[in-house]
Amino acid sequence: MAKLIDGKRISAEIKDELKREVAEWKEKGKEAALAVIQVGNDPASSVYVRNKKRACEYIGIGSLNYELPEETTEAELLDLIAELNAKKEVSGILVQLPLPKHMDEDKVIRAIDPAKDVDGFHPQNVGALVIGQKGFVSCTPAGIIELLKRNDIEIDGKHCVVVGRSNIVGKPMALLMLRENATVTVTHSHTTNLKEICKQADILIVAIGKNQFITADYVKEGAVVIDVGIHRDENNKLSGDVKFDEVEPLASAITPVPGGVGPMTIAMLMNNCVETMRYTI
Ligand SMILES: Nc1nc2c(c(=O)[nH]1)N[C@@H](CN(C=O)c1ccc(C(=O)N[C@@H](CCC(=O)O)C(=O)O)cc1)CN2
Repeated sequence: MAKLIDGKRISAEIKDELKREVAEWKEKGKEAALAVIQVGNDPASSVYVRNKKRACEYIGIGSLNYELPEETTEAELLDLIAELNAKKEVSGILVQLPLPKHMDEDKVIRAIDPAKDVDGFHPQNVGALVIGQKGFVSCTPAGIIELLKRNDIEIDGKHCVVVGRSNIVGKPMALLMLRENATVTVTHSHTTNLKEICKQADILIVAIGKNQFITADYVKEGAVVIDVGIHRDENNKLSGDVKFDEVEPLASAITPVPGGVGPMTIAMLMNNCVETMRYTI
C-alpha cells in the first residue's frame, strides 16, 4: 500500500505559511503584485489562471489579470510585457502557456524581465539553475522537491529517472534532483529501453503528457512515483501519465491526479512571488 503524497494538503500548508510572511512584509511597507497574461480561452488554462488569482488574493498580494483574444498579435503581447516590465508596482509577470500557434513562446518568455520571471522560464533563470546560482526556479519541479522533502523522502544518492525533457518540467526537474545529489537519468521519445530504465528508478518522475502511459511493468517494487501529467476525459474526469490503480500497490509513495503535483505548482508560484518581497530594498 503506497503512501499517498498529498499535494493538496501541502500546498495549503505552504500558502498559509506565505500568508503569514506576506503580512509581515506588508507591515514593513513591502508589496507584491503578480501580472498574469492569458491569450485565448483554453478551458484548462482558464482554470489555472483563476487558481493563480485566487492564490494571490489568499496570501495577500496583488494580482492583475490580462485576458487577450486568441488573435492578439505577438507584437501586441510583447508591447504589454514591456509595459509590465516597466511598472514598479508589478513584481511578477507570467504568460500562461501554451500560447496560440502564431506566437513564438521562447521569444515571449525572453521578453519578460528576468527579475520578474516568477515562472523561472527565462534563459537567465534557467542558466542560474544550471550553474547553481540564485534565480527563479520553475514552479512544478520546485513543487516536486517540496513534496519529497515534506514527506521525508530521501533524495541524496537515490537513482531518479525523469521521463520527459520539456523546458518547463523535465529539464529543470533533472537539474533540481542533481542539486539534491540524486543520480539522474533523463529519458525521452528517442529512449529505446524506456521500460528497463524506469524499472531501475528509486524515484520515478513522469512528465510525458501521455495519458496513463506508465503501467506497473515500468515500476520497481517500492519506488516513489511522481505523476506530473494531467488529462481530462469526456466527463471532465482527471487522470495522469501514470496508471494509478495499477502502480499504486507497487509503489512506496505516489502522487495522485488530481491533488498531487498540480496544486504545488500554484503554491511554488506564490513562493516565487513572495521571493520578490524578500529581496526588494
Ligand atoms: N506560465 C505557465 N504556464 C503553464 C504552467 C506554468 O507553470 N506556467 N504549468 C502548466 C499548467 N499549470 C500552471 O499554469 C497548472 C496545472 C495544473 C494545476 C492544478 O492545480 N491542477 C489540479 C487540478 C486542477 C483542475 O481542476 O483542472 C490538480 O492536479 O489537482 C495548476 C497549475 C502548463 N502551463
